Amino acid sequence: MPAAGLFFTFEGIDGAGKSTHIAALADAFTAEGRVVTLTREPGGTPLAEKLRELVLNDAMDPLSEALLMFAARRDHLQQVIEPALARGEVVLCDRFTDATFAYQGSGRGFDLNVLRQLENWVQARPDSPQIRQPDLTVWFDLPPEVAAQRLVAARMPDRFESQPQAFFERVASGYAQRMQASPERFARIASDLPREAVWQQVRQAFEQRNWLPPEGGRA
Ligand SMILES: Nc1ncnc2c1ncn2[C@@H]1O[C@H](COP(=O)(O)OP(=O)(O)O)[C@@H](O)[C@H]1O
Ligand SMILES: Cc1cn([C@H]2C[C@H](O)[C@@H](COP(=O)(O)OP(=O)(O)O)O2)c(=O)[nH]c1=O
Repeated sequence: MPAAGLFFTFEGIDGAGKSTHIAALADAFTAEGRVVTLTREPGGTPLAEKLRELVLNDAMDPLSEALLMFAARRDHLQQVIEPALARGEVVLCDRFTDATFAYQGSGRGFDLNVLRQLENWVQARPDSPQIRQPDLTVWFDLPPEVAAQRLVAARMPDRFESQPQAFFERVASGYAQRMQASPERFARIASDLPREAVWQQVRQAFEQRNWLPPEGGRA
């Protein structure tokens, strides 16, 4: 029987360390013989990448911002994520809907009920009464002041990364709320630690759920 598709998302405030560990996880699944689709939001398709450019660089009101995030997501789900899952692949997605709740909802203060409605529409599936949700969401939880220090050294800020620390405090609390609402879907990673210690937590989250074998445990 072909392997079932698996959908994993990675979340956290900007600079929390997602990119650093997604690549290592892709290698770990590839080593297990799985085909990995590595993708990101907003983006992941030609249309969604165009929307990403707009939403990361042009000023707009919070509803426009939320609608563009979900428009990009709809295209990404239909063109990339659902087909890859149907082929039995492992989809690793840098950010997904929890980011919209955290950034547009808690960060910008946009109505969470509207976001829930959009989530239900955009993630609806023709073959299931349940909406598409990640099998696991890895949340890199890092104090905003530490993330800011890491980013100063790393790269030029975009529209979100140039927000004040109070914005990221709200975003972080938005992630905490999403985890509280669906604890079984989340693995919280204490990210204010050296890279190797963060990686061990990430790896264990997948080993505990039998998606990866114990490291070094294979003949
Ligand atoms: N555990 C860590 N300790 C110190 N610096 C880190 C750690 N993890 C990542 N970094 C650095 O912090 C910056 C942001 O990491 P990155 O993986 O790009 O975050 P994100 O993708 O969540 O925005 C990068 O310069 C990265 O090298
Ligand atoms: C997916 C998503 C991202 N964002 C924001 C968070 C990030 O600041 C930005 C881009 O995310 P990201 O790809 O993580 O940026 P980078 O590669 O520079 O780390 O978009 C939202 O505000 N809402 C969303 O729904």
